[in-house]
Amino acid sequence: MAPSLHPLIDNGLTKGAENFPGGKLYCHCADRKVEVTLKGNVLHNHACGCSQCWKPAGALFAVIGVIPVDNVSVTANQDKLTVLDKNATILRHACKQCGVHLYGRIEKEHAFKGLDFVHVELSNEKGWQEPQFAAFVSSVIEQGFPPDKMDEVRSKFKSVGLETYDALSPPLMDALATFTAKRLQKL
Ligand SMILES: N[C@@H](CCC(=O)N[C@@H](CSCO)C(=O)NCC(=O)O)C(=O)O
Ligand SMILES: [Zn+2]
Ligand SMILES: [Zn+2]
Repeated sequence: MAPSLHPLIDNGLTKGAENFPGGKLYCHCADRKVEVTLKGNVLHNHACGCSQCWKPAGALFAVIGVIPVDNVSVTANQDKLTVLDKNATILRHACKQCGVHLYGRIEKEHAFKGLDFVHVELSNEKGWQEPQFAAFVSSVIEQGFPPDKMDEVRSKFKSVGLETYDALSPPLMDALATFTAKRLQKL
């Protein structure tokens, strides 16, 4: 049986809604849930196989999108949040009790500074942008996934219409490279 990639992907994608107003994300605690309110939809939503993004139990991939920081606010139980790795590029603010990542923020100079990384599956609302591609696919091997089963993983993504990459998508890689070129004054 093919491994579960992610609940939002395994049975095919559900297309997002036009002019979606946003909604609330909740951690997995039974009580005193951390609540984050998002204004509007996410962009560049994607499956991510990297070792740092939060994945639901049993899933091989995370699903993570970006949203302008000004559209993100913690609206309940902020005291339960902690930054997991203060040295990471993306500072992942996670619930100390259940471990769910509520938002990831970039504070250093970076092409994606100003965008927060969020997991829309933490919301009860329907209409979030569906995943657009799969990123860091080969990274699941670093976490112990058998390399000889990677064809199955990539075929499964293709079967739901998602392109697979071993870094980010071409537009996002171009944005990172443009940022570097500007820093080096080559552009
Ligand atoms: N093989 C590594 C790759 C990690 C990686 O570069 N992850 C990306 C994508 S995270 C969401 O798209 C990244 O930008 N990481 C910076 C950070 O996480 O702070 C691995 O698996 O760890
Ligand atoms: Zn929690
Ligand atoms: Zn990731």
